Amino acid sequence: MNSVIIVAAGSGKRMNMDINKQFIKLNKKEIVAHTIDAFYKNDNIDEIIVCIKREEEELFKDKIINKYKFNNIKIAYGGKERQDSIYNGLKCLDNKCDIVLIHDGARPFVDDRIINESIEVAKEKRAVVVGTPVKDTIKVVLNGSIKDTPNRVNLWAAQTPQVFEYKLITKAYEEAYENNYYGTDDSMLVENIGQEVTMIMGSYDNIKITSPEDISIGEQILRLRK
Ligand SMILES: Nc1ccn([C@@H]2O[C@H](COP(=O)(O)OP(=O)(O)OP(=O)(O)O)[C@@H](O)[C@H]2O)c(=O)n1
Ligand SMILES: C[C@](O)(CO)[C@H](O)COP(=O)(O)O
Repeated sequence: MNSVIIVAAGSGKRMNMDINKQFIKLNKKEIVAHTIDAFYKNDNIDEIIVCIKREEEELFKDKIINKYKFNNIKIAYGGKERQDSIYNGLKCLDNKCDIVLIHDGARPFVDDRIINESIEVAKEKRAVVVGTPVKDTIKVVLNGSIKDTPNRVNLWAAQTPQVFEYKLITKAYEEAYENNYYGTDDSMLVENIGQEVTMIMGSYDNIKITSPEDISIGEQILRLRK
């Protein structure tokens, strides 16, 4: 059983708008609806859990689930941090779940190739991150001065979905909370318990809608897909 946890319970501070960025429309459809649709239409996804803000439950049911007829979707409530939202989602998974995909609701351009390949590799390797080789030279900066320039050949930008064997990700989360360990992605928690994680190619289209300039980039991605 392949289950996806879509996290959409953030505050969207960097978007600096008075609505949750998940409900911003790209090409007349809400960002989170684009994201859910990608998994809802994928034949390899058996269970969908969406983590939302408790106070947005009615809005989400009305404007997303009922409007787009996303039947059989489960709802979990978000937490203070992204990791807390995912932990709440993990607790809602069907006990027959084998593979867990964890995906940002703010990444609406995920496609079938990424979903299918990440599931296939996770079944063999137990842990997979989707990403892209960085194009810029990356600098490590402390107090305004450059301390290091890692070799670009080895640098990838992590995206989502991040995909794991169910037992592995639940163990990683349990150990993270036992040690009050917080990561900016799920792979960090799995790396932290010594498990090798495989990186596979995502897409430069698979952007996270984070700040205002990403809206026009997202609309252009949709235009080019038509
Ligand atoms: N407590 C949180 C924080 C984030 N997220 C989700 O995690 C994804 C990636 O997080 P990010 O892009 O940082 O979203 P926000 O946290 O909402 O943005 P910001 O950091 O600008 O407030 C988003 O789909 C967001 O909704 C979540 O479900 N619960
Ligand atoms: C998980 C992630 O999308 C990988 O790049 C990223 O770390 C999320 O960061 P955010 O600050 O919670 O958006």
